Amino acid sequence: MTLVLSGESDGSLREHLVDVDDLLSGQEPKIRVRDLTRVSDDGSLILRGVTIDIPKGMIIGVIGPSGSGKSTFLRSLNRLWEPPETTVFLNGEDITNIDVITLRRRVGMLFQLPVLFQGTVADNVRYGPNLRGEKLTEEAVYKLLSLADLDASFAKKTGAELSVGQAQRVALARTLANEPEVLLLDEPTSALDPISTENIEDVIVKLKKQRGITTVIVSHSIKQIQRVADIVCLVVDGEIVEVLKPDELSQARHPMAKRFLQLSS
Ligand SMILES: Nc1ncnc2c1ncn2[C@@H]1O[C@H](COP(=O)(O)OP(=O)(O)OP(=O)(O)O)[C@@H](O)[C@H]1O
Repeated sequence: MTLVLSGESDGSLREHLVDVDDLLSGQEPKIRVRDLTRVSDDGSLILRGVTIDIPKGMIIGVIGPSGSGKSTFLRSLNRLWEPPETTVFLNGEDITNIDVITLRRRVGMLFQLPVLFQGTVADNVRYGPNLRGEKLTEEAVYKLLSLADLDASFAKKTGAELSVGQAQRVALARTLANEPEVLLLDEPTSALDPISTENIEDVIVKLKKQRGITTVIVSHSIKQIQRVADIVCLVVDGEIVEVLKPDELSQARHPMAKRFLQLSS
């Protein structure tokens, strides 16, 4: 079994596809996407038959030219964009059958720019559990902040007192308070300086190692993807055209993917 069978692939790229038999080891993928297509209102194809198995506990990097459909793909995994029935599965269950609030708790998402709610950092971290009628203790809040590489002194601060990088880590702690199984990261560091970027990357890798969280990260930085991802999907024109290991990107063969990688590195 291969990680990806891309909808319109003629098979010529198969030898480049990552074989995940060992990684899946007979288990259901955490996320299974089958023939996911999206047509825009004007009739153009945004996603073309995307098909992918994402094993539990892996970090999947998604890169490709602007407008190729990366964000649309990511958003289809937690129904920010509603995928057709029987195209996206979480632990084998069609996500269109999962209550959307429950789904977004299980599949958390971070965006390029963090948006914090009014109140303190602690209020933000408590937000999700509060919705479920659960009050996090101070200690639990500190633990979540620490997971996102923030010390306890941040708990009483408000959003206005934070840098963008710190706010992004608070947004991450808030997401983690929901105990997600999957994290979707849409260019989470593109507004951050190199040090904040490194902090977030460290946390992403730590969450995989310590909590087995499955992560899908869209980034414009190939270096970032090479630093954090286990597997890289190259998206061109709404299609996953190649799936490679991070240290094999130079072996990409799809003409547009090759050109994109050459111009980006
Ligand atoms: N709601 C929408 N309605 C119509 N077209 C859309 C919508 N959302 C996205 N698109 C189009 O779908 C295509 C893919 O957009 P998407 O944002 O997924 O690409 P992307 O690869 O994430 O781009 P970028 O790297 O610039 O963020 C683009 O042509 C975009 O204009």
